[in-house]
Amino acid sequence: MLILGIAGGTGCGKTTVVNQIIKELPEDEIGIISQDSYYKANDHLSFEERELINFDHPRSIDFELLTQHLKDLKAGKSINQPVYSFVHHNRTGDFILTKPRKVMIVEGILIFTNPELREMFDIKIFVHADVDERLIRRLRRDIAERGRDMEEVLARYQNTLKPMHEQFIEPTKSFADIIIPNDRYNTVATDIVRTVIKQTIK
Ligand SMILES: Nc1ncnc2c1ncn2[C@@H]1O[C@H](COP(=O)(O)OP(=O)(O)O)[C@@H](O)[C@H]1O
Ligand SMILES: Nc1ccn([C@@H]2O[C@H](COP(=O)(O)O)[C@@H](O)[C@H]2O)c(=O)n1
Repeated sequence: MLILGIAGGTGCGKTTVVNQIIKELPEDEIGIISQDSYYKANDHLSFEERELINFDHPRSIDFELLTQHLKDLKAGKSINQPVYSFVHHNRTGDFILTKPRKVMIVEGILIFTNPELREMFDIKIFVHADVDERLIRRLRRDIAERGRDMEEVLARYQNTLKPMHEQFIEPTKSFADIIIPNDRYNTVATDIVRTVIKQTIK
């Protein structure tokens, strides 16, 4: 099994890059795990309390479960990947059955901050986009798809997102084997990664 880790700040285009990479690859050879699925369950908190959580700090992620799931997949076992709701700031209680594949891609802002998880990646990719570009994309996406308004996104940006990015996410760029510039759509980079994957699955 080849395991790729794709990290980078919010809005840099991780999900978009993953979708570009897997395009044209056989569906039954590739599996995807999103770090977002592993935000800790917070059933014991009210919605108002959950809204106040710092979701850009590594402690918000259940790395133990994420690492265990990746180990299970490596051992040939299927896993139940939790489904997360950005609207409710909580797990939904549903799961996606994720089968082991020749290539597994794990994507998320904080995946290189955890040493045990980081060690499991055969290839580490960091997607870079400038901070103003990321903020613009995040505003558009979170308002359109994640039930937020401009005030929410900007307050979160100032209070947690920017400081956590500087403290935890940007420094993990140094662990990357490949840095993909993604201020513009970068099909050259995604074609190269796809070529590497094709060699593994042929
Ligand atoms: N290179 C790009 N140019 C313009 N918009 C982009 C680019 N890459 C991604 N986007 C858009 O930016 C938003 C955030 O991208 P997404 O892939 O969800 O980022 P991430 O998973 O890193 O948070 C999405 O609406 C996506 O369509
Ligand atoms: N309930 C939540 C959980 C997370 N976030 C934000 O999501 C960002 C990470 O996801 P990307 O797809 O953008 O990589 C992260 O910056 C958290 O602030 C949230 O807003 N609400």
